[in-house]
Amino acid sequence: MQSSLTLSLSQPATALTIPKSNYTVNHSLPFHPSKPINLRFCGLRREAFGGFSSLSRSQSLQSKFRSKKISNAISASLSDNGSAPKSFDYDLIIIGAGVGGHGAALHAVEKGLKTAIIEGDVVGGTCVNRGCVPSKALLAVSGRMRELQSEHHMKALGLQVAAAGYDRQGVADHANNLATKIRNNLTNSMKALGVDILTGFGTILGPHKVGYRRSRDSPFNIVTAKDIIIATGSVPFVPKGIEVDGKTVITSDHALKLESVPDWIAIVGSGYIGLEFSDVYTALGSEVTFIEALDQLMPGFDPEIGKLAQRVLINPRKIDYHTGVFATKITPAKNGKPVTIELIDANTKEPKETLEVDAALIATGRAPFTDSLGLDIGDLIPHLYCIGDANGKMMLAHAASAQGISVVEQITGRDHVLNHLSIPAACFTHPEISMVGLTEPQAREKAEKEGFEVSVAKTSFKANTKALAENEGEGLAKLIYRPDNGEILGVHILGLHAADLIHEASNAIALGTSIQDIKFAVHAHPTLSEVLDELFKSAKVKAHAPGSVSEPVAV
Ligand SMILES: Cc1cc2nc3c(=O)[nH]c(=O)nc-3n(C[C@H](O)[C@H](O)[C@H](O)COP(=O)(O)OP(=O)(O)OC[C@H]3O[C@@H](n4cnc5c(N)ncnc54)[C@H](O)[C@@H]3O)c2cc1C
Ligand SMILES: NC(=O)c1ccc[n+]([C@@H]2O[C@H](COP(=O)([O-])OP(=O)(O)OC[C@H]3O[C@@H](n4cnc5c(N)ncnc54)[C@H](O)[C@@H]3O)[C@@H](O)[C@H]2O)c1
Repeated sequence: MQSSLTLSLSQPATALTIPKSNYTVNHSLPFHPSKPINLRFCGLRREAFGGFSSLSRSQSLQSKFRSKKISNAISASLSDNGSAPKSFDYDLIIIGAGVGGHGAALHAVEKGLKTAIIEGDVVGGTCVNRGCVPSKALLAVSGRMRELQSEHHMKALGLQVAAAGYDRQGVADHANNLATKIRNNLTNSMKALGVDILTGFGTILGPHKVGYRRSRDSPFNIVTAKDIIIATGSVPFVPKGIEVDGKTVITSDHALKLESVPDWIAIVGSGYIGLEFSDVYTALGSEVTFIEALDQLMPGFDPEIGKLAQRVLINPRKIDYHTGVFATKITPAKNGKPVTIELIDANTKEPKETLEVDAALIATGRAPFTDSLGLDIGDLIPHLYCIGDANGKMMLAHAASAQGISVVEQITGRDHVLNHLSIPAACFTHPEISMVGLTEPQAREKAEKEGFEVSVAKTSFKANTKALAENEGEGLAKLIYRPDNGEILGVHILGLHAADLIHEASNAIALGTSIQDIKFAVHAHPTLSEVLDELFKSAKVKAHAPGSVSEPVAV
């Protein structure tokens, strides 16, 4: 009977080594909802999960027991009549009410689908409660602190400001209040549109069948739907040997509560979370030590942007770093002793040194949270889709939502393909970094394989009137493109409001707009968007390219 289940697992489970940035390895394939999606079962247990599913390591045996019970439940539910139900309670059931599930639910209602969403913890998931939203509240504070503390910047604007200070609890409250507000907005938007919000932990019981229950001991409520979306998100990935106590050795789940501002904090991992928190902590007075396994900081970024980020965001701040090292053992502070961090060389695996710090933030990636769904690798379930962080393809809030919308398009009859190369990403440091598409090395690799040329154009914020008026001239925009046909391959920006500026480029990629078309679009003056206007205008597309009216250039 179980062999009739059809959720295909097309890609191999990723080994738990260094999770490489999503932007360097994972996003090159378009997302096609009808194609089987990788559902990675990484064997991790989610310690920080707020709901009843919170599993400590010692409970993992119980979870095996639970999986067996769930398998029995699947068998039982199928043996009711041995086939899928003939009519359904819903057109669509979504498991997980994070931003991915929310985006899918809203679009499903718009498409006229009777929709339910099952949530085991709080609506909003990681982004709203433990991710984008509270972190951006902290970053809003760090941006202002940074500005107010910069005597040089203030003087240049002719301003005089007394010494800036902050109230830690007030800052923490700002982050928490914002999360509550956005969570309520999300909940209300679904209720208003008639999405049924079912509270409990969801499990796939078979084709078209989902069980959910409030606690492990309560019986399953069973609901059926024509289609099911798994949108169960992700949890912090903590490498083996690192003991998280939630006080002195923390993940982003803890750090966002801002229960303390340590004098000296080590940040393990210099990806998105590491970099954003280094911005927050240094603005609030901490000294930061980065520990990065790869040979350079911010290894996921375009290398040129990474170098500039190091010059602007790392070197002038109270930040030092160790690259090419693994933190193999981290022990929380205890009995007056500091946090200890044992480092080994990432290549030779030889011990290097032991650091003693006040606190450590573990920012070494995230792992899909897909255990407890009652699925095993090899289970095949028809009409089952997996979106967002749970499929590990591109762990961003808007990617989760876009994938959800794409699935809904698919199940309502439109063969929709989401191009992940058009999905922008941003790191909300001061100044911000943003990107879309390929990095220069990725573009050159692709060009070599496929046999085309790559060109690069750059513009600086230093010549932009608006940036200079704000006294924020530090910044660069970089365009990677094909000179033969004007295709935009990637755009990377470091500078004031880079996160907002990237959308002109991401929309152009999504809509297939070439440089020879976009260079004639008109931008208001004086705005930061002129940085991109100038960027597109400076590209040298061959005269014979379709739609090109540019002068012939030697390439
Ligand atoms: C510190 C931090 C900052 C971030 N900042 C940004 C940012 O600025 N921009 C950005 O784009 N991304 C950011 N991200 C990433 C972003 O948060 C995620 O990509 C996004 O939340 C993924 O959405 P999702 O819906 O796939 O999963 P989630 O938001 O994790 O939601 C999954 C939901 O499913 C529920 N759930 C899990 N299992 C079950 C089950 N069996 N039954 C019922 N419910 C279940 C969970 O409780 C949760 O509510 C950040 C992440 C972190 C950690
Ligand atoms: N602004 C945003 O959009 C935003 C902000 C925060 C988080 N996020 C998302 O959350 C996810 C997780 O973020 P993240 O920063 O934890 O992951 P990441 O993948 O961006 O960076 C992890 C870093 O840790 C390093 N690393 C891994 N294991 C290590 C070890 N044992 N010792 C030393 N270094 C190690 C990696 O080389 C990498 O540089 C990302 O996928 C990101 O998309 C997005």
